[in-house]
Amino acid sequence: MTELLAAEGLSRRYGSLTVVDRVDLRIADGQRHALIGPNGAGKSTLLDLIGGAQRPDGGRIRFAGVDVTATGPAPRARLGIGRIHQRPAVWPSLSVLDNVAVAALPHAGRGSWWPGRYGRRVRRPAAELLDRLGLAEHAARPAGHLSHGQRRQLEIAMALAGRPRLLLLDEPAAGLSASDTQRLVGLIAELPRTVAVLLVEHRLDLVYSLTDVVTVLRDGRVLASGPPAEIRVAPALQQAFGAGVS
Ligand SMILES: Nc1ncnc2c1ncn2[C@@H]1O[C@H](COP(=O)(O)OP(=O)(O)OP(=O)(O)O)[C@@H](O)[C@H]1O
Repeated sequence: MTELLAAEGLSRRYGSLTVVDRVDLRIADGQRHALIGPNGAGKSTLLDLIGGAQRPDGGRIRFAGVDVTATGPAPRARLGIGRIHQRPAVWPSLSVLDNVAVAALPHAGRGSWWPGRYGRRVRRPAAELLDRLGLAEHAARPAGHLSHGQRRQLEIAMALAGRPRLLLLDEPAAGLSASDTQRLVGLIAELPRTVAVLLVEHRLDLVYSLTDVVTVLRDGRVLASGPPAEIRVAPALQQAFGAGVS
């Protein structure tokens, strides 16, 4: 598989505390990759470094053949890095459809920059995405009226509207009911392989069922990386989480 993301020697410090410590991470095109580790292991910080919300103190990041180490989130989004946050970030007063349409605007071309004026170019794919994510019946509602689970789905629709090649998912199942979690798992499983996924998730059952590669972090360091079947029996797992975890 072609390499999509290559992070080499990434480090991030807060004062004297090193929270990401010389991490190497490679993600191939279309790969489903999970980052697991105990609280404070540095998972969210690593996602921030890859998405561009934070800059590393050391190391470099190449995405789709471009060195993005010194760029911010917007250029990285244009190159194809999309992000889902721990708390769903939507525009509460805009309709559900408009939220997705606005997210699609950068790809809509000239003359379609304002929601009131956008045409089929933006509306149709936005409506198709809502349909795919099971939100079509809510298209006209203000996004602020959606449940937490529906906002999560909407945020994924918005991220997909940006045509990502890599989707960063930070604890997407947090706070979801069992049925919303099941729907989310189905959504992630059905994402086309044109989209790679980097998933931070505490629920190891979800991680094992959704991903091809699992990387274990503790104290900002990579303890192990490999297919789920290997990782679930690796000593590194117990080292990271303590005895009894599998
Ligand atoms: N802005 C900050 N200033 C100082 N320390 C921070 C800051 N953000 C995070 N940290 C510290 O960095 C470490 C790693 O945090 P991070 O949120 O990346 O871990 P995590 O693995 O995502 O944890 P969790 O599973 O609890 O979300 C923690 O010790 C945290 O307290």
